[in-house]
Amino acid sequence: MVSSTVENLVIIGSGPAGYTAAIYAGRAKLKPFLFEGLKAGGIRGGQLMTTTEVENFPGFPEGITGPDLMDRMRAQAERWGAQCYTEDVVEVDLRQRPFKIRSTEQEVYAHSLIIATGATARRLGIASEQEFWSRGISACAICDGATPLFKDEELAIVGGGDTACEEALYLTKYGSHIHVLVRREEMRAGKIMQNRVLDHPNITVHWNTEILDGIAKGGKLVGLTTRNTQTGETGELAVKGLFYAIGHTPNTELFKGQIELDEEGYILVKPGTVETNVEGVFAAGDVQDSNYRQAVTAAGTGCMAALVAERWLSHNNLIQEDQQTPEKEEYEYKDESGTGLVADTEETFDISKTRHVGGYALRKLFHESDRLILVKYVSPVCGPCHTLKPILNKVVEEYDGRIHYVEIDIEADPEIAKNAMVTGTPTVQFFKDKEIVEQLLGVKQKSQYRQVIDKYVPATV
Ligand SMILES: Cc1cc2nc3c(=O)[nH]c(=O)nc-3n(C[C@H](O)[C@H](O)[C@H](O)COP(=O)(O)OP(=O)(O)OC[C@H]3O[C@@H](n4cnc5c(N)ncnc54)[C@H](O)[C@@H]3O)c2cc1C
Repeated sequence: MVSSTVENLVIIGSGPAGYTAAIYAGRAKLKPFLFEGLKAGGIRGGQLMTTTEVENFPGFPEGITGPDLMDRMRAQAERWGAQCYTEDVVEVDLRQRPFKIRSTEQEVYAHSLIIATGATARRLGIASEQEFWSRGISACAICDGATPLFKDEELAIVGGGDTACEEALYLTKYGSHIHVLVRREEMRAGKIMQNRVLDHPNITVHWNTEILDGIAKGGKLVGLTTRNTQTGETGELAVKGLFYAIGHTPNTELFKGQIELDEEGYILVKPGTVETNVEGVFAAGDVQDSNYRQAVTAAGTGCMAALVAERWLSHNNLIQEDQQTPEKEEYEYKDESGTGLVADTEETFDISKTRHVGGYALRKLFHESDRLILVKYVSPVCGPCHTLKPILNKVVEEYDGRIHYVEIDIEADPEIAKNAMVTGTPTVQFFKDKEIVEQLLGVKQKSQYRQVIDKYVPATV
């Protein structure tokens, strides 16, 4: 789809930087057009979707979960007129004006651009990574740690920074013992975090240790081969899960050759500003900050970017009146944090309804439904589950009355998740006539869910 209008401002990225820029630009009536991202460079909501408690974002004295904070930022941006699209940008052309921005679904033109694409978790690249990705190896302990695969098992996490420490502590809720593998003989993590890890009875830190590969048995990850970086001595560690926490790479691939980057790939901005070397293009958040990398600094630079974008558009007489946001009146925030699931019971279950929750409903539908059944497995603090929610809700709505849809919280129904061999959240399984017919792991585009459904559900006339 190609838009014939020229947007005032396109924002790429939906972490704290992107949403804050959208809030400010929305309030300035620029009607910002926001590409939130789907898979490239993280997920909608950015890095905080993969964490539990955020204790240092101002305004939340008791703390707030990362996904909840990001849902609130999104709601605030939408309230002020931001147009949010959960799509990846795949190409930009900054050599022409207005700028051209192409996503997986559409092409838009814009007078100004804010790049807030953040940073992505690095992978080790070991040989067995491909085989066990999302089935034993994960880059998000917070998303996948609660799955039955890891319950009461010994687990490993690689990395020596704050993320590795935070995730090691989180994993102690699920694994029987956690091994932290650190390449050097010291950690980069802050002292308080380090001490919490070092003092924990269920965590062992292995210094000077690197991973060579995974060990497989019966199609499952059962251990790791390791090497001591000082002595070269090799060894084995029996673990059923491996989690990566080894840092980030700035998401700037799209802009290479068009915008000035530093040697690590971060966008170069003029000191103390968010201005890039291309007029009308601004950069905010972790994509231009290898130093502070915090939600509040990302939000701060997102605010700066929106303010200077507005000034720049105004100075150049580029603000399009018909692209402006109409006045908003009242607003009420609907808290959709956590899974928010209320399970069906014998009293409340009604097979004529499309949507259901919990193990009781799944068992009943499994035996009695003549429709295609979609089962979505989620866990309470999994960020990608938040991302998937509006995507799948929309699809389910389209097939209302023709499918059955069940949401399973794997913490509330661990036995069901175990029997269904769920290895990570979110997972969507499709059942027809008591058989599993397809499975989609992670967050996919609406079209991919539709494609599967259309194979089993006759089209309406
Ligand atoms: C586990 C963890 C815990 C953390 N805890 C804290 C904490 O407690 N407090 C704190 O202040 N900070 C914390 N941080 C750091 C904080 O999350 C980051 O500093 C912050 O999220 C950076 O925000 P950002 O907006 O720059 O980018 P990100 O959050 O990285 O978001 C980038 C966005 O860009 C999108 N994107 C990328 N490429 C494309 C593309 N091609 N098309 C469309 N969209 C794209 C992604 O989908 C994503 O939405 C934590 C980080 C991690 C990983």
